[in-house]
Amino acid sequence: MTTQPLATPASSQGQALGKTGVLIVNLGTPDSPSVPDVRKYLREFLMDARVIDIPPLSRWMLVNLIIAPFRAPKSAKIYREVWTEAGSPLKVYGYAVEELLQKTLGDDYVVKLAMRYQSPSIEDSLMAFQKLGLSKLTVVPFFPQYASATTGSIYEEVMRVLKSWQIMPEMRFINSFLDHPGFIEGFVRLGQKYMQQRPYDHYVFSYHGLPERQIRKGDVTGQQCQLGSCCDSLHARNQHCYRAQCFETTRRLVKELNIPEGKYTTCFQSRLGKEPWIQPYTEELVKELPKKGVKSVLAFSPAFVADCLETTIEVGEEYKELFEELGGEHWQLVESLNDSAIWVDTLADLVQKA
Ligand SMILES: C=CC1=C(C)c2cc3[nH]c(cc4nc(cc5[nH]c(cc1n2)c(C)c5CCC(=O)O)C(CCC(=O)O)=C4C)c(C)c3C=C
Ligand SMILES: [Fe+2]
Ligand SMILES: [Fe+2]
Repeated sequence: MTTQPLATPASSQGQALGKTGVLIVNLGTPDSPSVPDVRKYLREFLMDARVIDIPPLSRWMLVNLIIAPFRAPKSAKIYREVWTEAGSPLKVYGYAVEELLQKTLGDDYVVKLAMRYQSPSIEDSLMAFQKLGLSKLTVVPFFPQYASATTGSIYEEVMRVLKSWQIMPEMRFINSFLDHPGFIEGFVRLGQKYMQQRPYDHYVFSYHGLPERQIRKGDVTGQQCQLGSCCDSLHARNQHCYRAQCFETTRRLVKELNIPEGKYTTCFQSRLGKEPWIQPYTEELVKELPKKGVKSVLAFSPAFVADCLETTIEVGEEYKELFEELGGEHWQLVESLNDSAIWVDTLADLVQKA
């Protein structure tokens, strides 16, 4: 009997036989800025047990009897302010990035946008992938810092859909990318554009907030997180702490932007309800700055990669109004990465190295 030399399969040489699916996922947005559509969106979003992490009956009552009915008309009004002819900015930028990333990655990849809530759903986008017989699937949540309420929730939904598949492709999840040089450089370039135009007294780095409870639940050691100086460095024990990752993002940005100590603050916006969220709160900082003689502020929102309600309206308009009412003179929001070439190249790099 003659033995044939064993051929190494193409897949183990790094050459996949089929394509790699790339699922880019952002939070979600209502289908239209009408009150019923905003209410539908808020219900789906806030009924997620990773977003409002309280017992199911209490969550149902809070969302359906209090938050959705009262917040929907107010939110719908704000959504109407940011809505464009092509739709919600979060979705418009999402589709633009989908197209540009597809061009950058080429024919070995298929890129699809999904939203964690509302449309296009993760389930529909994955079902479209299933028919293609992918070799590999890479999921890229559009959140630079890990949080159970965002990245964690996206993983859970992807795994829920995939669990019934007969064939599971090779899988990759991008957990966070605050340390990617392209992500940092993207915000640095945007910031420098404003810093070259005029000097600023203070620089604000405002991130989306989270209930403190959610940070504590993520402290698997039970000893790491006191929600204070424990977030001053990022290391093995707190590597998934959202608050620590936000402080690390600021450190990387201020280093590249040459902003001196004492001239910047990391803070957290969008608190909902009465329980404590991670601090310092952006609103409190905005009230304090004019008292300290700060007249001009450049504000970054590096928890978001696309402009949305949280950036354009909350940081760009509401905090600006508050600052100016209290004696501040100039408040400038740095826009997000949106569909910039550096952001698309960063995504391509994350996917190719995954
Ligand atoms: C308990 C509530 C919320 C948690 C926890 C939360 C975490 C969280 N969210 C984002 C990113 C975004 N949130 C956006 C909007 C938004 N977030 C909440 C509540 C929680 N978020 C609400 C009620 C809303 C709706 C806004 C409103 O009604 O005023 C958005 C913007 C969506 C858009 O513009 O279309 C983003 C993006 C992160 C990163 C995060 C945890 C780290
Ligand atoms: Fe949010
Ligand atoms: Fe911490």
